[in-house]
Amino acid sequence: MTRGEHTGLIVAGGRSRRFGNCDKAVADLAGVPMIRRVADGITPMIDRLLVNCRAEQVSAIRSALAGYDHPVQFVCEQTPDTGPVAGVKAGLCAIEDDAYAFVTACDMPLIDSDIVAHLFDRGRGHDAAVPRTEDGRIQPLHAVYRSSEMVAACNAALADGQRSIRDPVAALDAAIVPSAELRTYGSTSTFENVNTPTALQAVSERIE
Ligand SMILES: Nc1nc2c(ncn2[C@@H]2O[C@H](COP(=O)(O)OP(=O)(O)OP(=O)(O)O)[C@@H](O)[C@H]2O)c(=O)[nH]1
Repeated sequence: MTRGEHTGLIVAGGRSRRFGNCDKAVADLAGVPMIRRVADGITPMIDRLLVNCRAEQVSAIRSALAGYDHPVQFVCEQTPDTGPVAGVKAGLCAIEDDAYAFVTACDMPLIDSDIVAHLFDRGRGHDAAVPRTEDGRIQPLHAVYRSSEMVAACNAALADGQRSIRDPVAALDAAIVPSAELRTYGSTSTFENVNTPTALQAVSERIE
């Protein structure tokens, strides 16, 4: 596939409560803000980056992403704290209807671009390509979506009062990609997310 023809979307509008209410998106991970590691991890696969967050987060995240290889656009929701479904929807509304985007979270600093590349490949002809990890869970915040279909699914989920990002995925024609398949393309550390200071310290010790 041609590299660098897609959008990346990082949702970062959560409150980081398990992290102690200081924004994990910009937490220092071995000298680099966590969201910068996420962005750098997907650089080869995208040609622009969208960040969905609250307005008051923009300044710190903009600093964390200074000098990034691609244009960065912030998409702030009018009503914060409406959950990741609303965040994903807001971000995907900012891109073209038929475009594919890789959607991820601000707390996945070990993202492997080769796995992202494979998800873009697997999404072709579908509404989405969503990994399923060994614990049997799908990973909707490490997945590729066709924007129009995912926006419609998010709208339907929100109208039904559904808050889990797994809910809109259930309504899509999604290629579910098992981790055994993804492991042949890259490291499944790509799915690790950092929710607590202890997890941050553990990842930091591994990569330093
Ligand atoms: N836009 C938006 N993003 C959210 C919202 N809640 C969570 N997210 C994002 O969704 C991703 C996964 O959420 P969590 O890991 O639970 O993050 P969190 O809500 O900040 O963390 P906790 O408060 O500890 O649960 C993270 O990238 C969050 O920033 C929200 O209300 N709005």
